[in-house]
Amino acid sequence: MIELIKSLPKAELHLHIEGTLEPKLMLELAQRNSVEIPYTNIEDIQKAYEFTNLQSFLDIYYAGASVLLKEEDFYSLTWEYILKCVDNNIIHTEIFFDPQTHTKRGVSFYTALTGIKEALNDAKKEFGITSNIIVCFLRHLDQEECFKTLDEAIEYKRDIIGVGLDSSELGNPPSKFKELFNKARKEGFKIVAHAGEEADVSYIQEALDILKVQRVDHGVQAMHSKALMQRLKEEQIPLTVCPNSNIELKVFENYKKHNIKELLDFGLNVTVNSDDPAYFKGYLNQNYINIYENLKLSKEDIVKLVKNSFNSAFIDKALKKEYLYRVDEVLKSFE
Ligand code: HPA
Ligand SMILES: [Zn+2]
Repeated sequence: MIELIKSLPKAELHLHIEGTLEPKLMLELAQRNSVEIPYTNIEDIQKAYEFTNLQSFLDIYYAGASVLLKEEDFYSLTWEYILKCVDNNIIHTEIFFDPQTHTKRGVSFYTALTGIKEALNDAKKEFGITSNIIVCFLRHLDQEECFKTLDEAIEYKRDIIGVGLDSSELGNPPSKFKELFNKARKEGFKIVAHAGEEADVSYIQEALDILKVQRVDHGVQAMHSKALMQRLKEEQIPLTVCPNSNIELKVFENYKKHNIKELLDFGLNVTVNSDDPAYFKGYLNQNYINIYENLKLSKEDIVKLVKNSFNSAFIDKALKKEYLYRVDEVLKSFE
């Protein structure tokens, strides 16, 4: 089964590119760019990756991103992730990036976007990997500030498929960004938002009703409302669940307590993703393997999760069909 998990082509729909910064590249970029970081070696960095909740992770994650200054840094970051995609059989990826993490340090939206985009273009040329870029707003900031970021996203709309909402969830509900997302929708962006990672079901309801999201990022708290579960099932709203992240950030005590199998069995459109794999002990395959080993997932469960990833991607029907065909071909070869 593990061989099958590794061999199946997959789409990844919840991946923060800044969260793929491996300790080795962090040290190299810190040196190259003369940025001071509180670590001198890889072991120091790994020791710092012990989190108690989302905020304890975000503090370290934003500090790590401070080494990214130039276009080529964003290129290196993204290219390293693409090599992981090759390893993990990810043939389509939808990448979040947080412009405000960089613009507040004097690194322009254009610099970050160009480095990421160039690497994604090369990924298509070299490996045939397709991708989309989603700009995320930092929800701990004011809506007013986010409007500036949205205006930049509009300027580079050709390269950006959608907008999302991330960072500190508790105390920053989706309703805080109603007007921002109204404008983004009018501009034709696809809409997603992190909701129900740590915060209660009302955040998921607001994401659906006020921001009008097409996918919910995380969403694992939905299980606390039967009515919401029913709605998510009826409307087949995709949830981009990130098992390793949920364990590392103590959303669930351990893998055996994770609820992804319950969500799946209830009939929700669940997908598996790696969120910030350099910080959460593993890329996409490891997320699948961890839930497979701890939650008694069947082969049918794994296939459903993989097919959901393509069905929930922001790609056209023809490409979806081609990718699902590729999944079936691999399944046949395992019979
Ligand atoms: O899991 C996350 N939640 C919120 N913000 C984030 N930014 C990176 N990862 C996350
Ligand atoms: Zn996330």
